[in-house]
Amino acid sequence: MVNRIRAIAFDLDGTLIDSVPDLAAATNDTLRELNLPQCTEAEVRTWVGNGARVLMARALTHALGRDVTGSMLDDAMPLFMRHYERHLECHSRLYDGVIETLNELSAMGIRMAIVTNKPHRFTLPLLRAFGIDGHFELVLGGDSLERMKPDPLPLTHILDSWQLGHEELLMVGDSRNDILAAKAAGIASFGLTYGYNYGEDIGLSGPDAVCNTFADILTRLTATH
Ligand SMILES: O=C(O)COP(=O)(O)O
Ligand SMILES: [Mg+2]
Repeated sequence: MVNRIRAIAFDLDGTLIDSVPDLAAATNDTLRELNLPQCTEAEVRTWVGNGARVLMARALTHALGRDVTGSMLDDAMPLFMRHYERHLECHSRLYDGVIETLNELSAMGIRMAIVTNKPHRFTLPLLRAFGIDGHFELVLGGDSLERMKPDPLPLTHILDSWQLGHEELLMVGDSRNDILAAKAAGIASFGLTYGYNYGEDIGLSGPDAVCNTFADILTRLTATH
């Protein structure tokens, strides 16, 4: 299925960028402001993947020891957004091989997009901070469309707007949401093992290929191209 790929939709957190150190710092600043106990970076690593609101819901539920109410979450969100804006790229880093591999894919004429569940307002600044924004023709955040991954909407949006056949678009990501969205959109997916995925093995979600490094994407693609 991957030998006709002309475009790739990349996940962001846990795929291109290890963003958990800054997400954890912003989460803890928010908890501190609410006089709640702190969490660990390892815990945050298992809470990332469904956007900022779900991350905060998981953090607050953990800190309170009971389900968080909708109104408490509503109150916490502006605090988190303010703190994350401040931290954004301070302790985050690009994964090994990202720059070289994106350069190579661009040189091959592959069109590239970002499909992340991260709020859109943080996505472009983060890509810019790491100097990789120029590779992406389209950047979709978790709040850019009506529904986010694992819903297929962001991927069907790319299929429609770039006039691609289902066999021409590939999703690359670290989480089951990426693989589920790809399957629901009827496109192929590669799963990365070094990301977050709630501590689960990405292979269990059934991607078309499992990659241990970002550069493996290229090996897998060119092997069948
Ligand atoms: O913000 C999140 O929860 C995860 O973002 P991602 O979709 O780029 O992994
Ligand atoms: Mg991810």
